[in-house]
Amino acid sequence: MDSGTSSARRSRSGSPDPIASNAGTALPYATRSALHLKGLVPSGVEDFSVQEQRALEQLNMKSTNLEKYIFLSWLRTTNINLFYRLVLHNLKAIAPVIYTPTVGQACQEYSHIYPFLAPPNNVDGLYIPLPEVENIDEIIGNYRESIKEGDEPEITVITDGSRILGLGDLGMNGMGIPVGKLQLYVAAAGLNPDRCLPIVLDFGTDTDKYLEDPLYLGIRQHRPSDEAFYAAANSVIGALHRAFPNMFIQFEDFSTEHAFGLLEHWRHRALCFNDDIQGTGCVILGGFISAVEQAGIPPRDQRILFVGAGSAGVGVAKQLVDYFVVAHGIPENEARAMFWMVDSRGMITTDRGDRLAQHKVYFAREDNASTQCTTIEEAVEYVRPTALIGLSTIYKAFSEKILVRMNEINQKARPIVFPLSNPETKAECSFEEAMRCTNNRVLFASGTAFPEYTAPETGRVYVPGQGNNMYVFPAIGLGAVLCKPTCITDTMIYAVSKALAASLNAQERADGELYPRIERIREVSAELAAAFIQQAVREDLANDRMWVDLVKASDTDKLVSEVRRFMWLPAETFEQLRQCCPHTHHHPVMPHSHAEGPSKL
Ligand SMILES: O=C([O-])CC(=O)C(=O)O
Ligand SMILES: [Mg+2]
Repeated sequence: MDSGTSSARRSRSGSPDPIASNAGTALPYATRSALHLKGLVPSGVEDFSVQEQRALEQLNMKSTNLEKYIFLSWLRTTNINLFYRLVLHNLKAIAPVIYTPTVGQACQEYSHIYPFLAPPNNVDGLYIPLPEVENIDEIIGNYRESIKEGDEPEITVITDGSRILGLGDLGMNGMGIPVGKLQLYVAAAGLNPDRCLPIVLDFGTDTDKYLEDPLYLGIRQHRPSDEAFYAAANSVIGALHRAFPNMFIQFEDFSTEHAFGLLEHWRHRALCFNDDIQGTGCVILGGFISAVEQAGIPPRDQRILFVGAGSAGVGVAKQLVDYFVVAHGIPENEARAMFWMVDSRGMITTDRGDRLAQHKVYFAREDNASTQCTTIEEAVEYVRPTALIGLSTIYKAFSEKILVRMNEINQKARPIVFPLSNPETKAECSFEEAMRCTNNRVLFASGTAFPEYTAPETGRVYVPGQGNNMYVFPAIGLGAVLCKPTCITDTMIYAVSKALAASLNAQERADGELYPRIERIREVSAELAAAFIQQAVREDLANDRMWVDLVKASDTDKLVSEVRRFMWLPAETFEQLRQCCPHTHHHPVMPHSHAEGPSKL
């Protein structure tokens, strides 16, 4: 390490020395001298674990989740190594703060809690205003200048903020979502934080509250026409793809029609994936496979009622149809007939009198012309569902009355209830309600995190399944970054769902859980990423020789352990931090195509 001059404290482009800024009070005296930091740090020299204890204390002093979120954002932009140590060691407690549900509130307040980042040293992603799209190459060039050499982004999460969770159009404030999702990529699957790029397309908002908010940080105009939207979005994505051809692109929280439109346009042109359509579908299918296995009736006797027919609802339902076709050999038309959908106008039928949006046509029913159901209650009586799935963003849409009926209708089988809307203020019902109304018989998964439920009769504690895409998008991204497939196919996503259902351990199965415990997420992500890579190789679409050879060797355990070796981990000790740049080191350190080997400082 060249430490003879004070400029050693600064790296290229004037950014602070990553060792000094990530070590802080852990810097030994000799290094303080060498870096000209003597007297600039308190005299105590401590381990990272002690720093972590202090950070946790400060986190716990915050009385609201939003304050915790603000504290954690500050920590992340100040000392990324400590931030990820804290996150990884307390994932169960921290995931709901950096991600759903708190991230929803953080987005609503984004312009009010923006952390005063100082570019170019401190850049948290790209903000691309509509009038600047014509200068996209300059913007990408500026980004390149702000990052360290070799830190080309390998993954981006991109939104236009038009449909943030179930909260609607938040405009530029939606940036909190790409930022939050990418933190999960790092925590859950070991993507390298310096190679993650959050992007917001700041194309205006149709929410007057933000246009009128004096602190709003986005452009103050209404959203463009569809035509102008696609022209601008495609021009940005095209430029990104030209600049970073191997970068995995995750589309996130676009309004329904645009989500489908962008995916359709790009899925065979670039390495991309829509988290709300494909990711949500994948994770729900994983939990649903487990639920169908535990329900106690033959799979083909399932009758599935969906409430909500947006991009996520239809995406999920299609994946469930494929599952019945592929895994249970049910012909597609019969599998499709196991599904009913309700939207804001009632049951979706071919003859209810309105022109159906294109994506709903596939599920339009013809069998109930005489009894057009307009409410969920009526649909429950008509369908007598074994499974009730909500992607409606309607708070408490699954009333106690409906839940009690689900229990009565399903005396032979365990009822499946999945209130998947996000965040909690949009959830169709809570875990506690579902448990109480079904005598604890429900097979449950929700989109948002609910607390555990203690049955008053027995004192037994039940853990709710969180059918949140955080179980799958990090693994899909990791698998894609490693094996570099030409594109992402539905069959690769399906392989991940199957792997998710298979990842439950004996204890989790015995406890009737539908998803693995969040504490095991890295282990599970490695298994899922390996399943993704295997499928990509089977389809002859993987372009990284090393992973192709590994799959062809047919040793799944070896493949999983190789995936684990490529996961980024924060440094545990000062010595580790010194040996490897914190932003590029993997354990054990080895050169590979996914990220360069350790860069010695
Ligand atoms: O972010 C989440 O928790 C799930 C998600 O993608 C959404 O609701 O749009
Ligand atoms: Mg989303």
